[in-house]
Amino acid sequence: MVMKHLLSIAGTDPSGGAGAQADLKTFCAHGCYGMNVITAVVAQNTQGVIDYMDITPDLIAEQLEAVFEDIAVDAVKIGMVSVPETIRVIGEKLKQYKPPIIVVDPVMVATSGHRLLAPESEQVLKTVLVPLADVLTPNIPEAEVLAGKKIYDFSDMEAACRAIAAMGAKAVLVKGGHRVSDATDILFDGNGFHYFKGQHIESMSTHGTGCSLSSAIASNLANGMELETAVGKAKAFVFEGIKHAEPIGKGHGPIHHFYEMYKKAGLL
Ligand SMILES: Nc1ncnc2c1ncn2[C@@H]1O[C@H](COP(=O)(O)OP(=O)(O)O)[C@@H](O)[C@H]1O
Ligand SMILES: Cc1ncc(COP(=O)(O)OP(=O)(O)O)c(N)n1
Repeated sequence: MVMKHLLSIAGTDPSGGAGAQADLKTFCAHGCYGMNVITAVVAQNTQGVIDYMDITPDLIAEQLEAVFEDIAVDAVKIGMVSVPETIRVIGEKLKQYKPPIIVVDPVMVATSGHRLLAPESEQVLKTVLVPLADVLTPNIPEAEVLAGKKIYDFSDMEAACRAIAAMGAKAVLVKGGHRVSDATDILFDGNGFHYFKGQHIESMSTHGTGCSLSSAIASNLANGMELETAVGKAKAFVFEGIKHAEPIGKGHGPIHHFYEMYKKAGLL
């Protein structure tokens, strides 16, 4: 099988659990060739975000050109985009190069509470990136911001899916990782809803779950899966990754991105 070429456009995590590092690990775990365009260099670890510096729009454009002019990109995953200029340059370049699959994780605030998206970027994200998304994967607080409405139950999650799809996203997955009762995610594919029933795991190994889920969806779609299967398998990948993670760091550690792969190889 020919390896699919996956590009992550995201910020960094030097502790390896979230952002560009989680994306690359996830692509590799799905048998894909992974690439990174960096939007921001973030000083963070399992305990939180300390600081970050945005990469200039010109350098982001040059990174994108370097990849797209050289390598056929089968799917793009977008994560932390930080400031309006970053969003605009990504939007321009994606319209120019037209990758066949775009998954957008509208990262706003890290679990530790640090903002990774400037407040003035919310509107730009809605108008520039949401319409380019084949799949948009907000968590509940992000879906509340995008849809402009509080979410308390499944019917609110469905309403948020519809409201965000009306902004131009082809499919919307509202993630329920913040629901301690069940961690159920809801997908709207433009026609109907699919429920991905979950089971909440009481665990400290949940850093980068959203990054890993969206990268797994992008990988599965690039590998030829239908949307519903791609999401279901991505959710199972994250679930197993949380369940089998080794404690790393003093705070919320990463999931085990290579559990299935190591198991198959007899390394566990
Ligand atoms: N403690 C958990 N137990 C089981 N599944 C979880 C847990 N935390 C997150 N998930 C799953 O991980 C994925 C990412 O969700 P979420 O944590 O809501 O996103 P984010 O990291 O963007 O906040 C979803 O499929 C969600 O259901
Ligand atoms: C660089 C960078 N991008 C995104 C995140 C947020 O990761 P996410 O998977 O949404 O969840 P938490 O790690 O916040 O639990 C990040 N921390 N850094």
